[in-house]
Amino acid sequence: MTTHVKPAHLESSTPASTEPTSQASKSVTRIGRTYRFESAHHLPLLPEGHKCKNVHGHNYRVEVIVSGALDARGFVMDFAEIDAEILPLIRKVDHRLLNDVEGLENPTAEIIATWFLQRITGCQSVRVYENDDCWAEVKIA
Ligand SMILES: Nc1nc2c(c(=O)[nH]1)N=C([C@H](O)[C@H](O)COP(=O)(O)OP(=O)(O)OP(=O)(O)O)CN2
Repeated sequence: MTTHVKPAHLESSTPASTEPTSQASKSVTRIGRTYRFESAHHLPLLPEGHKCKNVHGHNYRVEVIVSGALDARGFVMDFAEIDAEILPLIRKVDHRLLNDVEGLENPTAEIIATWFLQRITGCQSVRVYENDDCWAEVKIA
């Protein structure tokens, strides 16, 4: 006669719990929103002959992430509140020569991401896409 012995890791005296785990209480909630703008720029610190030293344009995409505890509404932040902070910034850069905007005299994707991060309350990270393939991200350490 064959005796089947359950492997120790499958032995359990209590049924699987459907209660939240303690890991859930340690979790962080992040929300994000994406914005777009179109601008021209040139990168003055690049050497002569580099194509990006010349004025050219990009259809930029900005992804903003905010994190925090949930409030009484179950929100980290209302998406409309994020809009209220970011849309004025988007208006400052949309259809502009970015080099003319204060703080963006050398408007690399990295510096544009930092420019947004420094101006948004509670913002954890910003990712700026120059196109579908190239992006820079800056995060609060
Ligand atoms: N680390 C970074 N590298 C580069 C940046 C930057 O911001 N951070 N920026 C540029 C230029 O803006 C350049 O225009 C980007 O060039 P490219 O990636 O080639 O994008 P294009 O839109 O010009 O794409 P094409 O396929 O060449 O038309 C360079 N490097």
